[in-house]
Amino acid sequence: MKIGIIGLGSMGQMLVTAFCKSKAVSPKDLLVYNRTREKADRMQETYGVTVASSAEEVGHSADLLFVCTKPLDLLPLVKELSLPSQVHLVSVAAGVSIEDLEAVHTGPVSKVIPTITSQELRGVSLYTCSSRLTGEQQKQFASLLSSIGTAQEVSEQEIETATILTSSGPGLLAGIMESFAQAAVRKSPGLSLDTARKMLVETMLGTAQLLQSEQLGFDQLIERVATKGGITEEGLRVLEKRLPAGFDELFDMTESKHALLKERVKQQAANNQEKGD
Ligand SMILES: NC(=O)c1ccc[n+]([C@@H]2O[C@H](COP(=O)([O-])OP(=O)(O)OC[C@H]3O[C@@H](n4cnc5c(N)ncnc54)[C@H](OP(=O)(O)O)[C@@H]3O)[C@@H](O)[C@H]2O)c1
Ligand code: PRO
Repeated sequence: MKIGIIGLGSMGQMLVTAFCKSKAVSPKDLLVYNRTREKADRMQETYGVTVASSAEEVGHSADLLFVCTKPLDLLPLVKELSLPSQVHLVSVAAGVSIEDLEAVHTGPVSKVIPTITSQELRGVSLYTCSSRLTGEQQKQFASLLSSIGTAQEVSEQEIETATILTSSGPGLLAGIMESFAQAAVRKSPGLSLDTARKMLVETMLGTAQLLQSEQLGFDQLIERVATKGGITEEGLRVLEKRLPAGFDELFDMTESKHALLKERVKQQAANNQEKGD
């Protein structure tokens, strides 16, 4: 099966890396294209994938086509490609729905929200497929996504909230860790920021491994760490007081941004229809 990837920014490059690293896809079956040629050339040098000379070439040669542009660049590009109806089109764009995709392509379409951590073959790829996919296509697609981490099918109603956990998650966790490290340095200026960051990275890795290998729940891990009447309990009390409101606000704000993006995507599609495209 030929896999095409258009757009080699953060997500396109992650997919090339993850497919090659996992050996789920042979580089000779990967055809890529990016608006700025250098990024595609780098992928060719590193992994031996084929660089196409246009997006059309990718769209018309691939069986499975990942379009990894920003949300507002996606629908006009796909429309322009006039894809053959047998191509399985996959969008990774937040805010672009299955309905939007079905309006610009007559064949099977899916939506995936990948995660940067798939570069390490870990993390969760969220996906939802249109009813135009056969059962076999769905199975093959889920299996491909499973090769670069955990593939989790979700409804479009749930995908936005889940996106914040799995896809924004690595960035949000990095933001939390940076704030944690900076607070440590404010408290103990003798500790360098670099040392504090390294301590936290190692602590995150160990925590994740422990949760997974011991099959501990978060609450069980807390119990193991927070000695009764000890120090951690005090820290947890602060978190319990401050974090729920912060996370509620985070979900409210990201929900609003998703809504704005979806509205812009719909508006763009409506404008194109008016122009008779
Ligand atoms: N970043 C994440 O963690 C993440 C996670 C889940 C979903 N997503 C979704 O993934 C999509 C891409 O995000 P990103 O972070 O990878 O963005 P990005 O780094 O800005 O990458 C977008 C890429 O698309 C290329 N591009 C734009 N128009 C093109 C065209 N007509 N033909 C070929 N290539 C074109 C750009 O080329 P240039 O080099 O010329 O700019 C750029 O390399 C977004 O829709 C986003 O919602 C991102
Ligand atoms: N990165 C994309 C964004 O921030 C989608 C989720 C993760 O818009």
